[in-house]
Amino acid sequence: MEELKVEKAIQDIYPDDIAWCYGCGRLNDDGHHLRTGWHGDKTITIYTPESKYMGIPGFIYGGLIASLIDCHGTGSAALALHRKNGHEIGDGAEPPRFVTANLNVDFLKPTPQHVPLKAIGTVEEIHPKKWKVETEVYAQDTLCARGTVVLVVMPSTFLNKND
Ligand SMILES: CCCCCCCCCC(=O)SCCNC(=O)CCNC(=O)[C@H](O)C(C)(C)COP(=O)(O)OP(=O)(O)OC[C@H]1O[C@@H](n2cnc3c(N)ncnc32)[C@H](O)[C@@H]1OP(=O)(O)O
Repeated sequence: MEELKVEKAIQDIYPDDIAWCYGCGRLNDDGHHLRTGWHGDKTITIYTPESKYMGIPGFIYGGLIASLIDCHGTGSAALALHRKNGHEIGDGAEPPRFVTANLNVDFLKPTPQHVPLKAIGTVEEIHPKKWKVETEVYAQDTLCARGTVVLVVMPSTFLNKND
């Protein structure tokens, strides 16, 4: 499989007030720092989990795979709506914000530890407030999990709740 790198990620430009997500917030020192960018007309997140995220020794804990699919979905929807609004990462515009309404995961094969996981997403707009992202998670060339996330534009009630 070719070596891939996410050069420009939507999480790099989340404003500070929403950059704290345990999965993908760049400001959360304890988090996974998942980063999602365009990969042609698909989206991509690449992540190698640390050894402690094991389920059965040698294999990744399923909850972590769900987290990867969740944050990949949030980032993918933000990328897609940002582009629909006429913007790209780096043009100075603030990206849209999404929260997860629904997350479904099929664990297809055991996911091995110590290899980069590659989440590839296909984004579909259902209506301007609601998007769906289908994600496939590969370990090297093996399709290990497939997930669907429904994302809704974040209601303003989510802000200012961290005090
Ligand atoms: C913030 C961005 C930066 C940080 C990103 C990191 C985030 C990582 C991902 C997360 O962990 S987010 C945290 C986990 N998610 C939540 O806490 C969300 C909690 N749920 C809610 O706040 C509300 O239920 C939600 C905003 C998702 C929907 O509220 P409403 O149902 O009042 O919204 P609305 O009525 O406007 O519905 C919008 C659409 O979503 C649909 N919808 C709502 N819940 C759904 C659901 N569970 N499944 C499928 N569709 C759903 C709803 O039917 C509707 O579609 P239609 O207009 O086509 O009918």
